[in-house]
Amino acid sequence: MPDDFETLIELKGISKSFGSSVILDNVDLNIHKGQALAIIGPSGTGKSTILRIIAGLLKPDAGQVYINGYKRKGWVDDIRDPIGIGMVFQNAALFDSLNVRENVGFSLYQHTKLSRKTIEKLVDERLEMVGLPGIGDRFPAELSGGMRKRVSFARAILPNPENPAHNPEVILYDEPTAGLDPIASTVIEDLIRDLQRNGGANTYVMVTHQDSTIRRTADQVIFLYKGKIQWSGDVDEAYSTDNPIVRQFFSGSVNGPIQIVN
Ligand SMILES: Nc1ncnc2c1ncn2[C@@H]1O[C@H](COP(=O)(O)OP(=O)(O)OP(=O)(O)O)[C@@H](O)[C@H]1O
Repeated sequence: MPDDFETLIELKGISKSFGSSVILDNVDLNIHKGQALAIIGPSGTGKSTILRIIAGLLKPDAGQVYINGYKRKGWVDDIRDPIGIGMVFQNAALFDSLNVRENVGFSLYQHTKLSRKTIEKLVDERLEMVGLPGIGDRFPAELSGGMRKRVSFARAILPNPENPAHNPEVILYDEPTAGLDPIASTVIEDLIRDLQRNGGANTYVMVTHQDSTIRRTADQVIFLYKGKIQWSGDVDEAYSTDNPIVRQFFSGSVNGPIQIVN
């Protein structure tokens, strides 16, 4: 990664424990503008925990988070980040009682004085960007799993004209293809790259276990295990490295340095 890349998010010395389990142990991580980064590693190693810390949903026990060079002070309900960070959750997390348009526009309806018409226009533009034009009046129960995922993408990339500093600049994807069949996964993977190209979600961090999603949506990879970043590099190198932890992970072997948790 060249030195002159613009850093949007910097984690410095981040540690997090739950009870007596140390999940993240003094982790440093930089996310650069335009970067497509995948965080991989065995189940339960803290990948989602890192995403939640970046999103400001979880406070680390130690360390600092810098967003566009500013040290984050408030947490959860009191975040004043200088750029927006959108999150796509593992399950689409849509409200069943709201239609698609109301789901996607939820934060603007709740937190801005924008007119209904303005919000509907913004929402419809985003629905178009995720390949779902004209479905704003439908309800989540009427959609396939892949469509619900795409609706949640539209929600994550929704801009806020009342406060452009909150326009999503970095998107955090938590296992966006989990539970989808291979073809539906391809649709989502293509969409992630399309959104990167057309400016919907130019910079992103992806947590995934799925091989096709790693290969098709990541440029760089970090491998997390035992609270530490054990390996990082370009996606092609991830599949050719001699690192025994990474090798074992991709081979699926039960023999190797990764301890098996039953
Ligand atoms: N709020 C919480 N309270 C207690 N333990 C938690 C909490 N959140 C996460 N954990 C634990 O921390 C560990 C890391 O969880 P996390 O979800 O970050 O892992 P992960 O690498 O994303 O796993 P997976 O690949 O299975 O999704 C797990 O053992 C989990 O049970």
